Amino acid sequence: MTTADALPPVRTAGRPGPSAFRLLLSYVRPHRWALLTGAALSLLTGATGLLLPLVARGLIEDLSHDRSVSGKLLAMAALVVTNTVVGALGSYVLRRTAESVVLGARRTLSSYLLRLRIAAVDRTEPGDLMARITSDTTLLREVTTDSLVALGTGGLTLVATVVMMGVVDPVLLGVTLAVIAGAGTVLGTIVPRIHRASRRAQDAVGVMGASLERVLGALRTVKASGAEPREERALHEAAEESWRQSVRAAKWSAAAGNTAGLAMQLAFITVLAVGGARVATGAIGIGTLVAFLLYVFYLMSPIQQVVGAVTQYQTGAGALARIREALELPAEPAFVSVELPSAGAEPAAVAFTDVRFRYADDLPYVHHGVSFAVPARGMTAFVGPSGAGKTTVFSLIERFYDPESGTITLDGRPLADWELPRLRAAIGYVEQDAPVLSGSLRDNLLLGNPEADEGTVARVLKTTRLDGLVERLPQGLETLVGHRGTKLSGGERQRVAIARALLRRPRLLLLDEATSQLDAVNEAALRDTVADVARSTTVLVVAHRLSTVTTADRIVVMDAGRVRAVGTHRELVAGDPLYAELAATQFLAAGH
Ligand SMILES: Nc1ncnc2c1ncn2[C@@H]1O[C@H](COP(=O)(O)OP(=O)(O)OP(=O)(O)O)[C@@H](O)[C@H]1O
Repeated sequence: MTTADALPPVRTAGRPGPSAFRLLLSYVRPHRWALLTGAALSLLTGATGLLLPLVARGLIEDLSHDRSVSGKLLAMAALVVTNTVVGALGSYVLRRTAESVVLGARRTLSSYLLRLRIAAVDRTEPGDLMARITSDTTLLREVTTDSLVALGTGGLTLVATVVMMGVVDPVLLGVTLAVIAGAGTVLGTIVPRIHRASRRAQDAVGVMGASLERVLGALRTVKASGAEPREERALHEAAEESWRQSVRAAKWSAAAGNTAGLAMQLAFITVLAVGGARVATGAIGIGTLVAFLLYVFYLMSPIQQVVGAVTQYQTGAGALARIREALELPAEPAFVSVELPSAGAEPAAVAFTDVRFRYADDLPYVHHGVSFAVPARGMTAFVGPSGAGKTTVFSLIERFYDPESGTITLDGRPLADWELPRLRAAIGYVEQDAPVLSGSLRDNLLLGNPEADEGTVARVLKTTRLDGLVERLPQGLETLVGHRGTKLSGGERQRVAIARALLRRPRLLLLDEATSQLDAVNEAALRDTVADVARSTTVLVVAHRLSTVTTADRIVVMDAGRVRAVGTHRELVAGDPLYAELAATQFLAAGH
């Protein structure tokens, strides 16, 4: 565990770093030809539009000289049609490219977020991460088309016009550029403000996503606690903050646009004054001045375009920075699919040697040198007071986290030497709160082994006593279980989670027992199931029930991040005072 696992600080100030732009380019690069085609079509549309007045002038001249105009009429019709078709095609190509850029960003981000290390997820708000995939990526659409294309086409026209102005009169060009440079300085102070405001607006959208996820994830508790008004306030505040910051960004964008407009008018007047003086002294002719003024006039549109592109980019840059932050979170290596263990695979042995671990550098140690060895096959129960570090043992075996020191081995090989997917393929893991995902019962069962055949599924359903439930449900395995399985009872959820883990044919089964989720009949059934599984697999159970503990082959007693004792129920009742006390209060008081 290092500080690298922590979320990078949220940057809300300053200009976007160059890497935000590089990130944008990496999304745009695969579509560069489509983007160039779109830009070329846009330029062509502009050019056909510019040609039309010329042909119209010719047509009028022909008419006044009584010449045939059919050729010109045809040319005009062709230009109008070309203009429309090319225009439509150009905007379609650009829009499609922009959507493809968004798609690319969403694909990269969603794949990355699935690979995030659990330690990184612990420090983030899932709702905020969700907003980064859904809302922030949407902003890339405008950046790609409006901003990049306008920067390209506007920039090109701008350079061409400036070159022409230099040819006509370098002195007047100098005057024009001086005025534009002045405006550029003003814009230099405005542009970062747009970036800051849009960044804050997007952060507020993230906060909203996090609040929504928090509320919807526990809506029953929120309602039961009468907390709706307070949660509503938090949601509204985030929405209003986003509004405030977006309005601020709009204000600065408007200021930037008008600064550019003002600069052009100033340039026009200055050129008129300086040019007029030059005409008076005879340095240039009146024709040159008129031509130059026309160019100043032509300069207006590309300058507005470029300024618009830059301000537009700032909005997207806020989103890009948020996307980049998500992509900087520590992640696991890219997925590779591996085969699950075959039906008769050997069970796995597990050993911890002097493992020290804490969840973060600023948190106390949870494991202070944990050591134990579990042979292949059989059932090992972990018991101990709440917070002793039992669940953490499982998290370390799954490599959700890595220990600070000490070694953990599976089959005698350190976990670090295992390819992560292979390690996890060997393990079946049932979390304490037995999460069930929304979707059908079948989706949930097959989550860890989509290839399991009907016969195996039926067998596992029987062992976990889910067969009765499936028969009762009108849609059987296709029944939708609701968000987090809310349509199932707590005990059913737990059995679904166990069935799911068993379908993976694990060589090591980690079962984090939830307390009091099962009734007596199902508890006895589960005990038989686990005992049965333990004959062919290594089973580790965080135990809260006497039934689990008494039938275990060995019990590891943990206390305050250390292993106190290892033995059978009988040995420990006699030899370990803490265990004897736990057994007396926790287990026996529970009515066993
Ligand atoms: N993701 C986490 N981040 C920070 N601290 C954590 C995290 N998970 C657990 N802890 C802390 O680690 C300690 C040990 O937790 P653990 O879940 O391993 O205990 P346990 O023995 O399984 O307890 P219980 O019997 O109540 O489930 C606790 O003090 C807990 O607050």
